[in-house]
Amino acid sequence: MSRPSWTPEWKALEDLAQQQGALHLKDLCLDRQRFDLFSWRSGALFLDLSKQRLTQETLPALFKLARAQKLEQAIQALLSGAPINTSEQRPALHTALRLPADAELWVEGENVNLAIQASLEKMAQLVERLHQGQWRGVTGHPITDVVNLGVGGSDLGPLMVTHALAEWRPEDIAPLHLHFASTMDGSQLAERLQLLNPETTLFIISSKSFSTIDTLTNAATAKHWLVQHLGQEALVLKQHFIGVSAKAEKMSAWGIDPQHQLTFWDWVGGRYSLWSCIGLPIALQIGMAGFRALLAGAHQMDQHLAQAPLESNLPVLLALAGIWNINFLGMSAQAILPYDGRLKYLPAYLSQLEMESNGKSTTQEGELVDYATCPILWGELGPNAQHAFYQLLHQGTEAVQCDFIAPIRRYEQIRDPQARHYFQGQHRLALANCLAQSRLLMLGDAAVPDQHTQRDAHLFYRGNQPSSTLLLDELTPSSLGQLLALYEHKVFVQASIWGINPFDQWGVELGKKIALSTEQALLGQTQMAFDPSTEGLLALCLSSDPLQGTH
Ligand SMILES: O=P(O)(O)OC[C@H]1O[C@H](O)[C@H](O)[C@@H](O)[C@@H]1O
Repeated sequence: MSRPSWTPEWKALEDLAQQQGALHLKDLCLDRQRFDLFSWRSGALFLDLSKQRLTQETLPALFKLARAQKLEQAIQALLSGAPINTSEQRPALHTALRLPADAELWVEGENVNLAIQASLEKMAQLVERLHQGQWRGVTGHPITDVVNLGVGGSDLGPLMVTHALAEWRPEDIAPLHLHFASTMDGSQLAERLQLLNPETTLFIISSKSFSTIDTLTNAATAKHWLVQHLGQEALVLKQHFIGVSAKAEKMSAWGIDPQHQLTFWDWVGGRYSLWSCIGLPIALQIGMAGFRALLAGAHQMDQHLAQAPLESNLPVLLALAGIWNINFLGMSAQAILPYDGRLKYLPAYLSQLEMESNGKSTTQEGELVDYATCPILWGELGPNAQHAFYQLLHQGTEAVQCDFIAPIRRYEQIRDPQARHYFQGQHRLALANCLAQSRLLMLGDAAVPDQHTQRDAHLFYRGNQPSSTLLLDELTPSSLGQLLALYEHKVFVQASIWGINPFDQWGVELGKKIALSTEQALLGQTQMAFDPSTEGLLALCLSSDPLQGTH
């Protein structure tokens, strides 16, 4: 495939950007048709791109680029299980994880859905035992607390969804509290262990590779804590650990009972794995029925991706708006701004999904790109960010594209009418702020005509910051599944247009290797020469290391 930047379609978009670059959003939105022209619905999601700097010429030109880059064929290859992760010679089959139970997907002579459904079944059995209070620790007490030890994709997805859907916890299950510890320095684990009772605590060691040092170090500390309090190492291993990984032999070598191992496959990328048994904490939080509803929501979006024409295909539209901003309007930053506290961890999750997938600078053919790829993506709950970094969005020097995300309806399940009244009032306030902020970013101080009487420069809001608004009818397992699959596919569409592989992450590997030799130096076990900066810092750490000499 030719580089996108060498195609006539790219050149046409550059010309368009030259002609339209000076257009301000406040002028574009004089067109009363704009909202109808630039908004679409799929299932429970409503996407509004009318605050993007798009015109009726821009979108068709972007669709031409997408077709020139063979986007429709790429989507087909993704969904059919073709080996599109070329640097690791395998498919990226996260979409298979959410197929209906009776669907078939044949990859290399095997219906992969059989193994997927069997894995879900084993997961359901473990969930059932814990929900019924039948899983007991070595002293015979039922498990009440489950700690997920994992990092990256083995932490961020389950953490985010578990938090987002906490209200969907079934009422008729034994009390079960979920906790997450990821950081290698042990700070989260240390804080948790102080509050937990070893007799009633179970750990999930969640690691696709089962070789990630962060997770294995936390697991070793957790095992030591349990054995110190409970003795009986063999029983502790059996009764207090579940392993979730693509490497069964490594789980067995660590000591996890095969009955308590959940396995998945190399063709599930870490950051795409919450749909697999890596999602065990989610199923523990919302039950298997809730977990299956999440999968079904994602599948609905997969079908939309496969079937909707590019012109009304939500992931494609979201991706193309981003391509326009990044490659033709020169924006290199993107903010994720949910207006719902339940989506607190969504920005961190999307940071991994987008930046680890598309933070690449070589094409699938091994050539250096001569165009920008993934922007720097960060975010925070919108209402809190208004009191923190929105100043830069409004009056800083950076052009930033923003995604505003909110449910339309909330708190309907609160039975007490007075409490419902207060909470729904709070949600209304959040929605009002969401709509007001995107409007102000679009229009600048033209949003408030009186402001024009103020001529002081420091009061000037330039506006023209583009944003997408994503409204969910309400936040449910199904709508969250749709939202997350939307972003997964947006990332895939952008990667397809840029000609890069979104499913590997070689840039992370060297950092892991180099950390090992640095740790050897901190242990005083290497004569290896470092650069002067690192040597200076190592010497400082070594001179005050309380563990020195005890290793
Ligand atoms: O699940 P694991 O094998 O432990 O991997 C955990 C994480 O670490 C790696 O370094 C990758 O960058 C992530 O994509 C991955 O999700």
